Amino acid sequence: MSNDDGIETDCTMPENPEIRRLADWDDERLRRLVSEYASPLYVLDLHRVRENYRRLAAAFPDADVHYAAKANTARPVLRTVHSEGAGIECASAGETVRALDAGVPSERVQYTAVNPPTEDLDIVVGRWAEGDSDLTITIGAMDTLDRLEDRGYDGRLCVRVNPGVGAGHHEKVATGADAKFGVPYARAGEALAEADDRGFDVVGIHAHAGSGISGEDLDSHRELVSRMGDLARSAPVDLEFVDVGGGFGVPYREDEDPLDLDAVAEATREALGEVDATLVVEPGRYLVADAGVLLTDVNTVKETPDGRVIGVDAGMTTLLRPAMYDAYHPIRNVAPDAGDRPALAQTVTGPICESADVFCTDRSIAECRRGDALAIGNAGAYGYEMASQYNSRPRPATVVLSGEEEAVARRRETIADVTRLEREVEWL
Ligand SMILES: Cc1ncc(COP(=O)(O)O)c(C=O)c1O
Ligand SMILES: N[C@@H](CCCC[NH3+])C(=O)O
Repeated sequence: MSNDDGIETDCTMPENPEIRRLADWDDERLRRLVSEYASPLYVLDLHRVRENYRRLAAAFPDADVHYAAKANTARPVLRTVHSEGAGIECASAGETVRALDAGVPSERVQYTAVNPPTEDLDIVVGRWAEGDSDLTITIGAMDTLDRLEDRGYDGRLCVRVNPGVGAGHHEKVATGADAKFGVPYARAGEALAEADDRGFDVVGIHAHAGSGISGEDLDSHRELVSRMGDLARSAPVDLEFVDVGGGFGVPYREDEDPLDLDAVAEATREALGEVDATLVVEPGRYLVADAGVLLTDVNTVKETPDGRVIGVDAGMTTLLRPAMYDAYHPIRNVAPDAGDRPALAQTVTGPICESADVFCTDRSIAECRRGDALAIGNAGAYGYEMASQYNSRPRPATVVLSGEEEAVARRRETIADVTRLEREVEWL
């Protein structure tokens, strides 16, 4: 079955497990993919994205789901979640353009403006004026209204509120109590009234606590949602939606349990109370994290006084999360005979000239030898998106899968791509 865009919508896999562990991937296929498309390589299973979407949508049957594109902006991902029914939440003009150009209609696109650069407003308002007239702009500061007015924008507007409640897997990803994000809660009613008076089409309120919320963060989530419910009931304008953000966490460690989504959904409904507006949730990571694997070749093995150090060709420029948040990602040796080798304490490091370029330290992994491929799990969210060209390293390719189908969704960069912006400085 396919929808109007010719996108496959029939998900035939009968089971819908809440977790896809790294060990559930087919090692033989991963080995073949990395030898065919070269290393390092992101692999993304669109079928798994669909499963994740369906599980989440089933837990929140009355809610509208807006996929937070920042987790993974690959066009097939945007199309897949849109074909399942998701709107797209965009953090920049670039993401907004990606969503619209992927064929997502403007009424399903929401641009969340955080300290919006001039170019972002020019581009997004430009698209709105040129026909994408049903997109929604979410403001997080009152002076963004002036800047929108200056550009003639009087379209759909949402006000992001700072709920004063933060949560997440690391202090660097808690946004809910960070003054940078949103209009202070106490001034939100005023902000809505002012936006309405000034002629904007005020349609919603928004808040987001942070990213990687676990069961332990449920009280913070409840508090945020309850505040948003109160605000919706006292709002000086009729609202179409109340967006309580995303942030739903996924298990990264092999022994971690999945988030109890039904408990989160129930807490959300209870805390929100009766509101005359649609609940919106805005997940990114939950939909794509375990749909992605990063494959990387072992090129160096050395025994050192500090232990066995393995060098691979992916680094912090390929997957930044371990270096930035000390994030744990499962790692598996997918060599054909890995199961027969001893598990050794090994430190896996990349090729970047930074001592933070480490994927794991003294981790028990089947003995790595030069030429093996390692799979790094849960790499579908904030993996490729946070990749950089530091050390003039080209970014890797992304191959998408769906059942037996596979295709390159993003080609590998070359050194020519990395250097193509250089200009001759004539006076040198
Ligand atoms: C405004 C907003 N919405 C949604 C998300 C999605 O978060 P996650 O990928 O944790 O679901 C984020 C990221 O933290 C965000 O900043
Ligand atoms: N980049 C973060 C999530 C931040 C989400 C954006 N506010 C991570 O990898 O966990």
